[in-house]
Formats: sequence, structure tokens, C-alpha cells
Amino acid sequence: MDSSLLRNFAIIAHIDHGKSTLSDRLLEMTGSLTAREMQAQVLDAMDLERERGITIKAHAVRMMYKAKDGITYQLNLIDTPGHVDFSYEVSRSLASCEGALLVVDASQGVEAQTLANAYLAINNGLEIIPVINKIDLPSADITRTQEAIEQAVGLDATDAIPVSAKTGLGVGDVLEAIVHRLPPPAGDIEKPLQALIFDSWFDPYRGVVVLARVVNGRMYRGQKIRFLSNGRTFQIDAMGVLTPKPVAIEELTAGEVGFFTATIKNVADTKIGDTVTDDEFPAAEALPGFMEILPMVFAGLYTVDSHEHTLLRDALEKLRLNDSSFFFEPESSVALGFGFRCGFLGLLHMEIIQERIEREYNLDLITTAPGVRYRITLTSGEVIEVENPSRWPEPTNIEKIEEPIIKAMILTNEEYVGGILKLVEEKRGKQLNFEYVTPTRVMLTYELPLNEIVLDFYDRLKSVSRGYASLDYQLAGMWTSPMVKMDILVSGEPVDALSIIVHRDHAYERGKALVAKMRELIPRQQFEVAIQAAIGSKIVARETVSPLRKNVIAKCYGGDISRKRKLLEKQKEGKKRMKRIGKVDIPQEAFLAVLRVGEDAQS
Ligand SMILES: Nc1nc2c(ncn2[C@@H]2O[C@H](COP(=O)(O)OP(=O)(O)OP(=O)(O)O)[C@@H](O)[C@H]2O)c(=O)[nH]1
Repeated sequence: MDSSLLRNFAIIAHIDHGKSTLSDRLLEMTGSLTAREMQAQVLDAMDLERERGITIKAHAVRMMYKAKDGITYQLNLIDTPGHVDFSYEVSRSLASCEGALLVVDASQGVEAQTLANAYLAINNGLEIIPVINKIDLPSADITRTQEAIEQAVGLDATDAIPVSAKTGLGVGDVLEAIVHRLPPPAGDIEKPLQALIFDSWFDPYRGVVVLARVVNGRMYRGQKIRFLSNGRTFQIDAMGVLTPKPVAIEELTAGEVGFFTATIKNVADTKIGDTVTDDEFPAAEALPGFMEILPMVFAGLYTVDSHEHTLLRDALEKLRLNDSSFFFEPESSVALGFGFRCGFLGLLHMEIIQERIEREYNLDLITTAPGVRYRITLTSGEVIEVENPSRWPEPTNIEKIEEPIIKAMILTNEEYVGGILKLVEEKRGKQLNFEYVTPTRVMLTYELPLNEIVLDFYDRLKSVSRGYASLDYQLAGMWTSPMVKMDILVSGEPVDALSIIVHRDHAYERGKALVAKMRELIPRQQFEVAIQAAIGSKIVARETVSPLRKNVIAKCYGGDISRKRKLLEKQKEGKKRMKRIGKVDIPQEAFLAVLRVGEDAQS
């Protein structure tokens, strides 16, 4: 299609500000879907999303829109994932667009994710149309929202479009604005092919499906293509666009967006941000902005029943087919047996994978405390990376430890600032900026160790701000920090799977809180159980679980047999998620106790 008639855009918004509702309305108003199809479509999409977890992935829909000037335009709506764990993917989706709708809920105003996404869009050179949504709500305040967009984001909001995505009011104006305010793509069809990969997934029937934006040149069925990051070549065997129904096409030209398949077996071959070119007439250079995405958060995954270890490996292999940002390798623990060290983009990603394994593969898992990857310089001069506490070197061999840090933006109401400052301080944060973005809203910019964020930061933040704070973050380098390994001993035996890495100055406090929490979580046994936290040979905290006096059925002696059975079953059920270590049964919660030590302090 003539590229002057193309418009590629994304919708960016804070969670719940109405991105999905507005996209649905745009589809409906361009006739891409009838109201009846709409319902069916939404359901289909949900099933599909559940299947491949694409709520966290980007996808693209082509719509044909006949504007008031009588001309029909091709609009490509590129969806962006909505969570901080996936910000690289968001940035690549944005790089596939010329413009973005910035949707702000008129009753909530600008939030941290609104800002973070708006900045990403601005950095990618996108033209932004502010859209003020939910104007049907009595609490909607258009003028204040406009002011917030101008003050906080720094965009001119005089032309912001007020809409109700729910009723459809104003959505027609959004379509006209897309056509008249966003620029068409600038690519050149005569140049060698350069296409940007911004999403891919594994389809059991078609193999890997790749979503791409053609920047220059053309891409056609039968073409031999090459991926510039790894030099791999494939032949395109099918191409299509989502309308949102998949429709087969023969080619995509500069400026267009669509998907292709090319007998690619492994999702890991299609890296988001990579450039696709023609194998015979390759482009001289890759498109800018490509990065290998690396896992940032690591944890051990073990099956409760050690016989299920191979089933877990199969499950992980299958999941990995569809998710190249997730990493695993075998590890073993004295306490837990054979398992896997897994790397994730963030905590949400970890939860998604864990939940899928439990639900789809019906395996009961023990997850060890999540941690980050440290860079350690040894006294020998060698530099190693350690993400597993069990591989932590002897302190005498360590010259320097560096830990990953993030830059966090926290947006909140004035009244919660005190609580949040206390929290970031406790989490070793360093203030970069403190700014009133509106008379009552404050934006705090902090550097914080990633290690502290993966623990319980997000939950604690929600709790101290009663939900009125939003957080967005990105990786921002390394700090040299005096970290130490803290071991947990149960009945005098160190349990390797419970070891964690902590900051030296926080070790005593953390150890105390941790053993106290564990004492609550480890059920009483027939004998006394000592729980200790130790750094090297030094015990920093100790708690005791006192012995059990009666067995559970003693109190219904002689009584009703079904009640007895029920009690025993209940006890068995409780055991399911426990791991016997030495003579002590330790429940899953105890392995993650480190995530919950702050809980009592909050309430
Ligand atoms: N009253 C009103 N409610 C709306 C409007 N637009 C969206 N909503 C509601 O707001 C909620 C969130 O809308 P979504 O479209 O799911 O928001 P989202 O930004 O896609 O949310 P995530 O998918 O969680 O990121 C839903 O309950 C919608 O029905 C609107 O214009 N008016």
C-alpha cells in the first residue's frame, strides 16, 4: 500500500486506564468487528492469551478506516505489554510505530506507568496524541487531567481528546486525529529489506510466528531471509496480518506491519529487536536499539515429589520454546535434591512461569527465595557472576562485589511521601530527584538495589501508600556493596536452599526477622527444632519451635471414624507442599519467608 496512507500507532496507558476498551472500540468503529463478533472475539482473544500468555506480549491489528476526507487509510494498532518486567518489549513495539495515543483516566490522572511509557514513546521519536478517557464518570476532571499531562509529562494537552471508551463518545475524533496528526512511515521500498521483529511466539501447527514491522524494502512469501543478530537464514513460507482474524497476504512493504512463518523451530532464534533482511541482497546495517534481553531475577525450582523431577524438566523445556527470555539450568541442593536454577525478567514473570507449571503440568513446586546476579572480583583477579547463593565464594577470596541497581520512578500523593521515604531508605535507596508534578502529586526518582526490589518492595509500597503509589523501573548499572551470604540452620544443619545474600549492615536485622518468620511457618514436630541464621560460623539469630505434645487424632479417641479420616487427610494435604529436610518438614512458605519478613512491620 502507498505508505502515505499508512499509520502505525500504539496505545500507551497506565493499568486500567482503558487501553483494551479503547482498542476494542476502534476495532468496532472501523468495522473490523461487528458488535456481535466483538464479544466472540474478546473471548477468543482471551483463550489465546491464556494459552500463550500474550497479555504480557505485544500484538498488532490492521484496520481499514475511511476518514472524513473520503480516503481509506490503513491503521496498524500495535499493542504493548503492560508491565515493568517487559519494558524492553514495550520499547521495541514503540519503535515499530510513528505515533501513540497516550490514554489517561480522567478520574485518576497521570500515573507512574503513564509517565514511563510516555517517556519511552518520546525517546523513540513518536508523535503523541493525549486522550483523556472515562469522561462519562461523575468523578472525571478533564481540566485537571489536562494540566497533569502538561505538568508531569511535558506534553501540550490543549488538543487532548476527551473520550469515553465505554460509550464510544469522542472515539471518532481519535480516529480522525490518528489520520491527520500522526505522520506516515518514512521508509523506502527500493532499499534492501530491513524489518524489525517486535514479537514472536510458538504455534504448535505453524512453528514460530514472528510479528515484524518492515522499515525499508519488501518482504514476500518464498523470500530467503536472514536474521542479522545471529546470521541464521530461513525461507518465508506464509505471511499474514491480523484484522484481528488472521488473513493471509503475499507481501509486506516498507511501513507495513504483519506476521510471517518460516519453519523456525525455536523461539530463541527470533530475538525481539532483531533485524530481518534479504539473504541475497542484505541491508548493510541492523536497525538501531537491539539488545539481548537477560534474566534479572533468579530462583531455584524443585518438585515437592523428587520423582517428578523429569516432568519438571519437560515442562520447563516446553515453556522455554515459547519464551526466550526465560532461562534454566539444572542445579542440585543438598536439602531439596535435583532441581533447576531459573532466570526471569522480573518477579511477575517468575510468578507467571511458576503458575503455568503448576496449573498446566500439575506439578507441586518448591521455589527458593528469588535473588539477583552479582559480579564478584576475586582476589586472584578473576571476575565471576554468581546468582546462586550456594556458589558464593569464600569471603577471604572476595576482592569486590557489585550488585545490579535500578532507577525507580514512584508517583504518589503528597500524604504518602513520608511512609515511602522511610521504605526506600530501609531498602538502601539513593534519592535522585524529588519533584511536585502537580500541587498534590509527587514524583520520587531513586536508585535502588534490584535485590531489594525483588523481595517485597512492590507489596510494601502498595501497603504504605494504600495503593496510591505507582512504580516503574529500569536497570541502571551496578553498585559496589558489602554483601554477605546468610545461611539458615535447621536443627543445627545448614539448609542450602534457604541461604540468601544480604547487605552486611542489614544482616543482623534480616536474620532476626527471617528466623522469627520461619518459626511461625515451620509446624511443630515431635521434637524441639532450632532455627538459626548464621554468617560464616557466626550465629546472628535464633528461634525455637517447641515440640508438639499431642498427635492430631488423640483428641477424638474412640470417636467418629470419618472425622478422624478427615483430620488425617487434612494433615496429609498440608504435607503436600512440604519438604522433609533431615527430620523436619519444611513448608513452601518457609522457603519464601524471606519475601514476607516485612509483612508484620507494615501492619
Ligand atoms: N466508566 C468508564 N469505564 C471505562 C472506560 N474505559 C474503560 N473503562 C473501564 O475501566 C476498566 C479498565 O479498562 P481496560 O480497558 O481493561 O483497561 P486497560 O488499560 O486495558 O487495563 P489493563 O489491560 O489491565 O492494562 C474496565 O473495567 C473498563 O470497563 C470509560 O470510558 N468509562
